[in-house]
Amino acid sequence: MSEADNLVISQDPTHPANLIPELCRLFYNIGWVTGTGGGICIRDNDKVYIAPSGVQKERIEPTHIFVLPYPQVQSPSPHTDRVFLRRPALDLKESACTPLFWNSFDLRNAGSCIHTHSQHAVMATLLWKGSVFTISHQEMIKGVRIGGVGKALSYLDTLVIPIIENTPNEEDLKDSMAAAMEEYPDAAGVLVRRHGVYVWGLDWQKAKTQTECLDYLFEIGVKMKLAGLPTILEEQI
Ligand SMILES: CSC[C@@H](O)[C@@H](O)C(=O)COP(=O)(O)O
Ligand SMILES: [Zn+2]
Repeated sequence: MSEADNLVISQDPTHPANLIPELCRLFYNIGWVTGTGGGICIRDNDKVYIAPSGVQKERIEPTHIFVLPYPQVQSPSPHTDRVFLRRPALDLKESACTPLFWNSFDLRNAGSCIHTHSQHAVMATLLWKGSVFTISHQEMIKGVRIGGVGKALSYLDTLVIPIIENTPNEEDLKDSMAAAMEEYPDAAGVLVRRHGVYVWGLDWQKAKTQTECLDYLFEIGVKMKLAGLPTILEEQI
């Protein structure tokens, strides 16, 4: 065992290296991270904890977790080497979502970011053919924060989530995700057409509950649209 392994070995169940495997198992069971897709990262001040790429996300162990310093010496672009504080002993690569997770830290000061391949998110991107998903007058809107990290939205706010187009390689979504975050500073996440969604929060708890609220809103929005119901009500109720 190397000294760096102490960064991921802890008896504390709330240590990020213990939380990521536990949360990935939960997310697997609700269809968010099946088939190796999706994931979650946690930033604890100056350290970022990231899962490996291309593995069954529900079988990750704490010793599989990568630890990176935040900020990086130079901002990690999708195609340059990153600095690591700790790498797993196994021949693993860090998640391809790393540059996307980094957007949430750099642009929103997030403490955690979740990526799901939920079919509710994917269906929302198919039924909302433009550049945004919108829904109003739903109680669960109140569980979403302005920009993902600010005040909670009100029941009377219309939820707007930008949709970007997918790319063959996950890391190539970095710039279009950043552009959507700049264009929609109040959005708590970014949908990726035919792929899934990225949602962030100030900490893992808020990222998780916001992803749950958004997933609920994508699901009910899809069902409403398929039932021919309007998802935006003009009148104040
Ligand atoms: C079914 S493979 C999906 C991946 O290419 C990607 O979309 C993804 O979300 C997970 O990337 P990963 O590098 O395994 O963390
Ligand atoms: Zn993905």
